[in-house]
Amino acid sequence: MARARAETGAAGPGVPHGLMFLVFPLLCIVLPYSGSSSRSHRKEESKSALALMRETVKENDEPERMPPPPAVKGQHKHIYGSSGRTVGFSLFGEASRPNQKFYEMIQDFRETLEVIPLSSNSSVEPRRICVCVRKRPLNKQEMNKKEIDVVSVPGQGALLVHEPRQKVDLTKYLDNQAFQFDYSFDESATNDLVYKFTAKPLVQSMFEGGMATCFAYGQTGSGKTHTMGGDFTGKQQNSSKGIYAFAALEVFALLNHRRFSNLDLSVYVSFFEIYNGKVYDLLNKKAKLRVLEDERQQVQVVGLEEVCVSTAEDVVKLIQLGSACRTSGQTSANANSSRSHAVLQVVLRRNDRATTLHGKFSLVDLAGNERGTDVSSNDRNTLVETAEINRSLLALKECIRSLGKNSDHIPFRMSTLTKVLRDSFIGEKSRTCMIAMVSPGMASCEYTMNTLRYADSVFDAISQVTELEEKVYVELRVELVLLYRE
Ligand SMILES: Nc1ncnc2c1ncn2[C@@H]1O[C@H](COP(=O)(O)OP(=O)(O)OP(=O)(O)O)[C@@H](O)[C@H]1O
Repeated sequence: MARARAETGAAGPGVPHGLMFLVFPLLCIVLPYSGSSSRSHRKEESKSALALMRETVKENDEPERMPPPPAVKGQHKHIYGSSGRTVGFSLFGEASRPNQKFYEMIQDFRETLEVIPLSSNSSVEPRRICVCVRKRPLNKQEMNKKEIDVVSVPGQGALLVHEPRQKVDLTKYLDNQAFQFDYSFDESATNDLVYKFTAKPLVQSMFEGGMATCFAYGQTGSGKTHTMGGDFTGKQQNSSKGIYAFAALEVFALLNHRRFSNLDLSVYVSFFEIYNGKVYDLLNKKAKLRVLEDERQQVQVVGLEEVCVSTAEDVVKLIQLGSACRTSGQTSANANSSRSHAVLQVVLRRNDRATTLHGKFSLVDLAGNERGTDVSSNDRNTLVETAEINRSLLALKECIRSLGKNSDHIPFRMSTLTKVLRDSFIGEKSRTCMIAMVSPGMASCEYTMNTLRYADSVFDAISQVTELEEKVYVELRVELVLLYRE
């Protein structure tokens, strides 16, 4: 429901700009009256993406304009199209990129976007379930291939994918799809900034006796490990600059805070991975562990090493130790691809109560979600891995959706991942944040859309869409289909 789409084309005739004029005002007229008082704040926000889209479509109906030079230092020269008009710029001596026309269309589109980026001064709203999206910059390899960036982040939780398309008559057009989440981070966002809006609010909740989880979800190479484990310089990872380490710093800051110092808490860390449905201890030479459930449905990872830590530096050392152990393989997308889910758990225990559990924060770097469609391998092992990854990601989505709906039934038994995270999906004090990572390149467009659809379905379930709103949206969709047919 948090999605809208519009097409913008290279040429006026045959491109349904006019139709979008009819549909988007319709959306904007009807939406304010649907669900009125019960409409959630999140749905109000989603209108901003629709409004943005409407404005953009209007702008794109204007005659083609000459794009401004890109903000690149150095000498530029104009590239002339067959009509003789200036159609683009490139660095001096550089040939035009393979998808020049789409590149120009996207640049034109972006010129019309009003961008309101998140800053460290923006306020953070505490949420029980938060769904965000982060776009990474084009990497060196993609730049060398002159890949075009098909993702725009106008801010305020909105993100647009400009899907390049071609009609049967070879007319090129963009299928622009808008998504709305709680927060959207563009390629300039630092791990620090992402942390502030995602995991940071969850750290406090574990001191208040809650179970918190933060997931990094996305295609291989989209930036999950970069975000959770820390920046890479070449192959070297700086473990003190990721969400794991920032969360650890916060834990020790709060431990000494007067509000919580009387709780007499100790901090423990465990780090394990789930590969092919089996749990391996990353802090104990990858010992294979059993997951058992007792008669009270309490799930235990038997023999999991839990290290008592007294500083954030201790945690960083454990992260380095565990990260070096992770199961890595080779996919077509990322040489250091991780095929396992890595789970770092920071646990608070009461010293005065026989080390009973007080709060827990699970930070999860999920395996690449593209595995279900990675057809570059015929290997049996890879196919088994793929099936297991798909199963656990589906289970995860269902568990978060159940949590969002306050459902009595949480389908945690569907996978090992959700089994070991069971206590994160139950109880009033559970908090969850999902960060969907996307790669910006045109070649990743299909995977990017898959990631966004997954995140969107989680976001949808927690946005409390009323039945009336649902009905209005369905009617609008029918209207849209009819308009396109005319
Ligand atoms: N926001 C970012 N800014 C700069 N570089 C980034 C960013 N996100 C990712 N990268 C770079 O992209 C590459 C791939 O990132 P990373 O290993 O984190 O991907 P991943 O999603 O964890 O992939 P996999 O599932 O295969 O482990 C790394 O070299 C990383 O430094």
